[in-house]
Amino acid sequence: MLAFANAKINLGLHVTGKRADGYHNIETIFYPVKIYDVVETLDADVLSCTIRGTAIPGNAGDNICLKAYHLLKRDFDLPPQQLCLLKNIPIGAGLGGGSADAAFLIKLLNDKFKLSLSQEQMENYARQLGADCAFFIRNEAVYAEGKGDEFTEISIDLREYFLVLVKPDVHVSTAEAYDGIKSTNPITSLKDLIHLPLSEWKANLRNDFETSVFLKYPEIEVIKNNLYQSGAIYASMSGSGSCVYAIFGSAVKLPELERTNNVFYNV
Ligand SMILES: C[C@](O)(CO)[C@H](O)COP(=O)(O)OP(=O)(O)OC[C@H]1O[C@@H](n2ccc(N)nc2=O)[C@H](O)[C@@H]1O
Ligand SMILES: Nc1ncnc2c1ncn2[C@@H]1O[C@H](COP(=O)(O)OP(=O)(O)OP(=O)(O)O)[C@@H](O)[C@H]1O
Repeated sequence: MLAFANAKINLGLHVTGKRADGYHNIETIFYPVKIYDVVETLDADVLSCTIRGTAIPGNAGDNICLKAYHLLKRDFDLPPQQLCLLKNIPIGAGLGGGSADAAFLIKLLNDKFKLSLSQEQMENYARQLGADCAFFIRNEAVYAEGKGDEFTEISIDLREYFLVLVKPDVHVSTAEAYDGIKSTNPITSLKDLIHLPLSEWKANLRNDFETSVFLKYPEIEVIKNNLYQSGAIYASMSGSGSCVYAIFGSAVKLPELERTNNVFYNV
């Protein structure tokens, strides 16, 4: 059984305070985008995890897919599986790729072994693997608060626009990015700001990670500025970076950005 695990972008991101558990409270809008990893689970004699495609830094035994399998195995009598991952979503990019793999594997195991888990139960498992992970269970645009894993449905549809992702050759660690941040107290909640016309997002939506991440990696800000010069209606870093996305009114080609970055069109 296999699944196509998609990435996400953050439409606005406010870091609103530090929590007693060391995490931060945030508010953001998660929006799914069309760039995919492939996650497969096959019957096997022993548990393993095979990774192809983009190399994942660190130890293969630490892959979040194995963590997701072990989490369910604690509560269910799962037989050994060969977990196969074709990695395509850029890593250290703020696109939630690892979280997506884990969430989609939870959904696959639930279907394959008829575990009868509800969406809420699967979200509760996913929450234990990472703040971004639970979003990918429902995988529809949501307003998120708390650690980024408490959701309110939101109606937002960007399908009439042309979305572009630009991934520079920079890996931003999420933990480091949170370390470098100053919490803010937004006057207006993103829940309201997101309903402004798209033409007003540039002046009103912000990602609180941009200030500190742009200071450390000025090339990311250069990309954002270049996207606006190329006609983007709205452009922003996603999550803790390093990826920058842009929303255009119609199809574009960005050869200058392609020279030094990975550019994904119509995501
Ligand atoms: C930046 C975002 O991508 C925005 O969607 C997410 O908040 C990050 O979520 P994630 O990658 O799933 O994060 P986790 O794997 O849970 O946590 C990695 C590290 O980021 C920090 N972290 C993460 C989420 C959060 N709300 N506050 C935090 O302070 C913590 O130091 C944590 O040890
Ligand atoms: N299946 C996986 N895919 C990607 N990274 C993984 C995976 N399993 C474990 N990791 C570890 O997680 C780290 C970053 O994961 P990921 O790509 O989700 O982060 P990101 O792009 O910063 O996204 P976000 O911070 O929005 O979750 C990697 O450096 C890697 O060591």
